Amino acid sequence: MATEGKNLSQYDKNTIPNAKDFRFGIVVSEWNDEITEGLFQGAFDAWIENGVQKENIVRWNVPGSFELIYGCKKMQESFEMLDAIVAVGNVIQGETKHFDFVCEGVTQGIKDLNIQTDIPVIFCVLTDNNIEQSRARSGGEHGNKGTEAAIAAIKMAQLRKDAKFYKG
Ligand SMILES: Nc1c(NC[C@H](O)[C@H](O)[C@H](O)CO)[nH]c(=O)[nH]c1=O
Ligand SMILES: CC(=O)[C@@H](O)COP(=O)(O)O
Repeated sequence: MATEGKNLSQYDKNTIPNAKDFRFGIVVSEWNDEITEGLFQGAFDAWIENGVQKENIVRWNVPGSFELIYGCKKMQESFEMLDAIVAVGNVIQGETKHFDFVCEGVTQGIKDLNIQTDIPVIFCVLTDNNIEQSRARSGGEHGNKGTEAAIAAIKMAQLRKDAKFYKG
């Protein structure tokens, strides 16, 4: 089902692990900040609604989505106690193929971080044809992908915690 048929902000609170002791990082791209600030707010609000303490949320900004890779990597190195990190960006198609390379680069880079490092990095990057699609997915008619990403971060933090328990 595409986003068209669902609301990104809707989730079943009964399926969300207790998040009161989790610590989260969030790296926010400054490109298209009208959109990325909306995504950040969606994530922040979802964390607070699910019991995360404000002092357990660390935010860094980077210039553009391509820098999310390095920003998340350095945040992992700087804050080893984090339980998950959300990477927030918005890439909008322009006149050239640059969109393709930025989207592919940030996608592969964040994928690599999830393979090569221990702290989960959640992909909260909108890759849209136009600003209208971005607005619809950052608090508009299709909900907020930041909310979806924050919930994913809670679930992955719990999965990581459980894995450590079972590993002993
Ligand atoms: N066009 C968009 C960009 N481009 C900038 C790159 O992300 C990067 O900052 C630059 O190439 C320098 O390395 N970034 C976005 O996040 N969104 C765009 O639409
Ligand atoms: C994703 C981009 O970098 C893009 O918005 C830049 O626009 P253009 O392709 O017109 O240079």
